Amino acid sequence: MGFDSIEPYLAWKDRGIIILCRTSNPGGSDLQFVESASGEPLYLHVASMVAEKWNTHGQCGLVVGATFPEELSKVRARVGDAMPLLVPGIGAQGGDIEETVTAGRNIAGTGMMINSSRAILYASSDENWKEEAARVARETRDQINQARAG
Ligand SMILES: O=c1ccn([C@@H]2O[C@H](COP(=O)(O)O)[C@@H](O)[C@H]2O)c(=O)[nH]1
Repeated sequence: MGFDSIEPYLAWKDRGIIILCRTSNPGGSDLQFVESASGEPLYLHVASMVAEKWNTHGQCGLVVGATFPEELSKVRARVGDAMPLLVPGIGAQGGDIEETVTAGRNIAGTGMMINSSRAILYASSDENWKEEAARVARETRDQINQARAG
């Protein structure tokens, strides 16, 4: 929605905001691949604008879907190592954890909040649902850390 919609939140210097950049759903391409005035796709224009103009106090992060590792890699290259990326799309949406980590990590091997919801919440509909949710959550965490180490 533009800068005026995030500016009020930036007044809290100890808080952050996360802006949609390249969403994980296929239909996101309808908008985010549209060519911007600079000739590049809108999602990269958003990444540049946030990194260069809006992030003056290091309060901004971007949503970039795990289902698009190529774009994730381009966004990381564009915004540098310091900006956190919120990355939905592994688990139920089928994004590959290793590709996601390789594409989106920063130089320190960090810089991403990789989200998985349904794959954990609905790991089981039996009586053991709590244990299964915990098992899948740990398994997901371990797969992410294994990919970071690789
Ligand atoms: O690009 C986006 C932005 C937000 N979401 C949200 O993340 C979770 C993902 O849930 P899963 O069950 O792991 O698919 C969900 O709340 C989405 O609304 C996203 O998926 N993609």
